[in-house]
Amino acid sequence: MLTDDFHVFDTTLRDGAQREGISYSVADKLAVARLLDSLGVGFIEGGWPGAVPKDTEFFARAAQGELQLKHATLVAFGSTRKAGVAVREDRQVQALLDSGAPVITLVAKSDVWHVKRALRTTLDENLAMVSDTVSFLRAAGRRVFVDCEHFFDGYKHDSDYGVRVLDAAQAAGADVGVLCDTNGGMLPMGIGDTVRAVRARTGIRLGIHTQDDTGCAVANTLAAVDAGVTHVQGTANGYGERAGNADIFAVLGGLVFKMGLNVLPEGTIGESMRVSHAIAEIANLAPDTHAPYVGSSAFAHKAGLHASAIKLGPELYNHMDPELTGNSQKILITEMAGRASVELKSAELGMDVTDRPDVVSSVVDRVKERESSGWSYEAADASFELLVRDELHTAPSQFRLESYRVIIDRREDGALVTEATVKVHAGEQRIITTAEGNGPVNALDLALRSALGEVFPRLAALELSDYKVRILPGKHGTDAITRVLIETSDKSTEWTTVGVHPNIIEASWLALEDAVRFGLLER
Ligand SMILES: CC(=O)SCCNC(=O)CCNC(=O)[C@H](O)C(C)(C)COP(=O)(O)OP(=O)(O)OC[C@H]1O[C@@H](n2cnc3c(N)ncnc32)[C@H](O)[C@@H]1OP(=O)(O)O
Ligand SMILES: CC(=O)C(=O)O
Repeated sequence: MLTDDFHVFDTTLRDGAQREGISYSVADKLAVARLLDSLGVGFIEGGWPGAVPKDTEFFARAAQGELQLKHATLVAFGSTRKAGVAVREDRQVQALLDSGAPVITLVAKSDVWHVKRALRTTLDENLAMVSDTVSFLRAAGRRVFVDCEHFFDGYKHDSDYGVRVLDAAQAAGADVGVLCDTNGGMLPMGIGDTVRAVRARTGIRLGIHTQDDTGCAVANTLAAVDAGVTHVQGTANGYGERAGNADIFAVLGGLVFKMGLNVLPEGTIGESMRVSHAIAEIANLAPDTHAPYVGSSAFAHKAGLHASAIKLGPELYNHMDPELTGNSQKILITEMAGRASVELKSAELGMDVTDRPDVVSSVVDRVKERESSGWSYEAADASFELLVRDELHTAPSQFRLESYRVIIDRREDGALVTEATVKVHAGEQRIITTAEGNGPVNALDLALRSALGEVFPRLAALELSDYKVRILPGKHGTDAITRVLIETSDKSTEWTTVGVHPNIIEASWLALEDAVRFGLLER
């Protein structure tokens, strides 16, 4: 059941778009709004119509039916009327009405410094700007929320003035007075104290809007809820001006799982990870793999000691069930792995090694020994699976390399011709093939597939989809070594393999050989 009338207010499309590097098209904004709606937030602030042309178009297209929201109400953002201008004459306020949005958020100055130095007007005129604009919009049938800019700094400069702004907003018909930590300089203790003090002095519903300049935006938001606010603002993945805003996924995780507040419709919080990653894609930013609740590493365990406890109960090292936000637990196999890590990872990959302590021990030893010379299984599950299967003797012998040769012919006219020859044994056959490619790895890949294609027809479906090289510094007195990661897909699944060697061609071959071996496994 929903916690009565708690507001989850998302401003990804307004304050989130103020992040350096983000520039949404109108189609992007519509797509982000649909994603946020599927998360079940109550309000989506779509932008500032009349100030930003794309935002004006966004609201127009939403009003024409391009945005059918199931859960959320659309909100337009703008400022109070200008000082010395009648509200009816203020084109920016008119644009808010023209947007058709049923809810308007007005940004208002609530810090005497800002009124005097930024607006360059009187304290009374600023109060009139708030009440005139709220009354005007209310008379036109809109709900109004008032974002009190710099509220917390303002409270230090003059603890009465911000409360007068809130009272003016309420008297004119605003529903919510949002206390904004606009400069993001607050810490949770100060937020809690101020919210409690202000609650005792005003009757309007209070909200919170925090920026992350001290790295405390989420904590500040939760502290404000603890102190009594019932309206929280945040943005997807914490996008926003400067260091960003409160990350809505972390705020929701805190409210729902830690504070027991059912602020979303039944089941929608399980969409968190999907929505977070999809919005990152649209913003053209890589998802933060370490983001709380929704990062792909948020429940990844590397340390052997952690894995040994997780084997007995996942709750011993997970603060919650990862699946509740659509995430999953991962066990990482590295030099820090122990026996439990190998058992859990093998189980994750569908191999039961619990009654094979000998295999577990030798896998642990091989992983540690290989990792010390540059191998890394952390991102190469397929190579790890082959290693375990080799120890279990459950990997079929599909083919055996006799030799390969790669020739790169750089001609006088600049043309480069790369040719690879492989000699392999498959069953009773010895097969020799040569292929040209656009580089040595491509030529080797083509030659190997052409050699094995007739024996293993399913090879035709395999595609080498990514190839990453990392040069690792050598140990004292030795050359650098190369680590190659190859990602392969067969249209239904993808897998990653690793190869390590001082010679880049051999490192590539080792990763390629594992990629093909894994692709030919019966799974
Ligand atoms: C804390 C926040 O994040 S609030 C959101 C801020 N977002 C944005 O600014 C993005 C969109 N902004 C814009 O497109 C432009 O800045 C506009 C269209 C709003 C205004 O542009 P311009 O008219 O060229 O003015 P400019 O940005 O230089 O200055 C803002 C004006 O609004 C006034 N103003 C600032 N805050 C307020 C307010 N809360 N209420 C009324 N007027 C305000 C300023 O005093 C200044 O007035 P002036 O023109 O008389 O000096
Ligand atoms: C309104 C807003 O974005 C702020 O005060 O930070």
